[in-house]
Amino acid sequence: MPRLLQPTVPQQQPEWPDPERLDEVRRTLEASLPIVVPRESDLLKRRLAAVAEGRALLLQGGDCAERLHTSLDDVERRIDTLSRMASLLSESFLLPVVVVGRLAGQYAKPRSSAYETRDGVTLPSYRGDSVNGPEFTAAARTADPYRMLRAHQAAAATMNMVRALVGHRAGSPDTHVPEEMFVSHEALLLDHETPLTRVDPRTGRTYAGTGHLLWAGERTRDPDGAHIAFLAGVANPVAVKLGPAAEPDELLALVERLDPDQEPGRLTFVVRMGAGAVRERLPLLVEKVAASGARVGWVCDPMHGNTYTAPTGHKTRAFDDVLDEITGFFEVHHALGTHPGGIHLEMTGQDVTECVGAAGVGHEDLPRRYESSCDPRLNRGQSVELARRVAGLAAGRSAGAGAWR
Ligand SMILES: O=C[C@H](O)[C@H](O)COP(=O)(O)O
Ligand SMILES: C=C(OP(=O)(O)O)C(=O)O
Ligand SMILES: [Mn+2]
Repeated sequence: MPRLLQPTVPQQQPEWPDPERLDEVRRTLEASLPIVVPRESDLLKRRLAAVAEGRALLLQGGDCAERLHTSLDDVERRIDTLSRMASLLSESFLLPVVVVGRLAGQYAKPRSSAYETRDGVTLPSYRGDSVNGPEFTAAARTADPYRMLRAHQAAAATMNMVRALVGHRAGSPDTHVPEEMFVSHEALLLDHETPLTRVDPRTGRTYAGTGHLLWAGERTRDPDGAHIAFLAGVANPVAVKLGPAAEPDELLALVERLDPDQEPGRLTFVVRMGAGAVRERLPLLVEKVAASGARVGWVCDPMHGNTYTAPTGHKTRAFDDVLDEITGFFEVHHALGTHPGGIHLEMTGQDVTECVGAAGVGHEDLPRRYESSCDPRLNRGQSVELARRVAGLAAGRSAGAGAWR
């Protein structure tokens, strides 16, 4: 018997309690200005084409979950930190570095579990500030569609600061600012993303208006799912996260859906397999995609495959695991003669204590300044140290197979 086609139920969406409020919010978003315009997304696509073709590196980074309330200091420090890292990478690899923030839109989170239980009380999980609040109360954890309006305002205000700071020597004289910077986030919350798509009157093509680069996460990358259908319908550059279970056929299906014209810069694969799996799992994926003729970018997210719970109960990641996954990623590409296109990090410019193993942070320090509402970020010192260590990998570039260590 033929399988009946079912309408696709999108993964990882909140349960909005009030459909009328949701409709009102969607209409308000439809009538709002977008955060970015198509011309900028097209420019980023050209920059990412250089990444896919081995002529540039991508440095993508920022919070796991941005908060609705943020300070100018926070935005400045994160731009400054990304900029310092970009300089280190650019100087050592002798390649331009494309800087993309997880910024001005990273307000929605996929979760492993829809519910969280503490001391016998069960509540919906925190799904990012555009859905609910992280406080463990029934009121905070109830999804509220009005939060999407607040997230849109916060994104607009953050983007305004990015535009004010980047490319101008604003702020203190020794502040590092990149010449150009783009913004990105996971296109998770379809009730937010869909009303903010816009048709470019120049070309008639539809663009996401919430960010330059949007990605589908490891939990929402089903080639037949609603998130991939959404990304297939927009002309922005797009990315897909790939965990250790990703199979070559799934990647080929993603290429078919998202990049049927095999346009360099359109599709980036963000590999997040964990330090223990990347050397074994990545080669076949890269080989099969290359053999298909697709010209995608390959980027390493060394954070999401290396998360563990510390004795203090905090989610954390060890600097050495992060560096080891990046090293493995470079080794694989070096052995295959393909381009390790860059890194995707959860990081901040603040001196938080969320990841361990560099900048003097150990497990015992985690309670001191753990501020992330979701996953642990590299702090400023750890981020710059990581860039320095990755820059060191450039020295092995032409020295033969295995020389990335
Ligand atoms: O940032 C990504 C996800 O939201 C996060 O890794 C999932 O974490 P969880 O396993 O705590 O839900
Ligand atoms: C949810 C995330 O990643 P992944 O989909 O790779 O788990 C993330 O980048 O915060
Ligand atoms: Mn995360």
